[in-house]
Amino acid sequence: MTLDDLAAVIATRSTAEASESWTAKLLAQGPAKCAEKFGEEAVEAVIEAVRGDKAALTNEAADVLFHLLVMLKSRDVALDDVMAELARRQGTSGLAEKAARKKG
Ligand SMILES: N=c1c2ncn([C@@H]3O[C@H](COP(=O)(O)OP(=O)(O)OP(=O)(O)O)[C@@H](O)[C@H]3O)c2ncn1[C@@H]1O[C@H](COP(=O)(O)O)[C@@H](O)[C@H]1O
Repeated sequence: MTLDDLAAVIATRSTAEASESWTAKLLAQGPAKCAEKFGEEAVEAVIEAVRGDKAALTNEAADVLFHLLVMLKSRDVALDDVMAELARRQGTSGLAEKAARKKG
């Protein structure tokens, strides 16, 4: 399963009945609800990262990635565009980028 596969599943499920699909139910509640859910899952992942429970963190990280993609879908942001932004950054050290931002 790749993120592209998951984004495709989310796109397909977005038009399902809300009573039959978590994806559709969440999207029907709007971008703010999708963002709230993503935030909750992110916090759960943070907690497991701090605790150091690898299995629990793996589980929560899966929730984070799924809910990130649902949140992007709720605002019609394509995963391809996010990946293109990451590609644009490739080869530039995060530290060098941060230093350049602070100068400007
Ligand atoms: N990957 C996921 C996925 N990850 C998490 N979730 C759901 O996200 C919800 C999280 O909600 P909650 O935080 O309330 O659940 P919870 O964390 O168990 O609850 P608490 O203990 O925190 O209260 C649960 O209902 C999970 O089932 C997901 N729902 C769907 N998918 C994918 O999307 C596909 C389509 O699913 P539907 O849209 O439901 O058909 C599935 O086949 C999967 O591939």
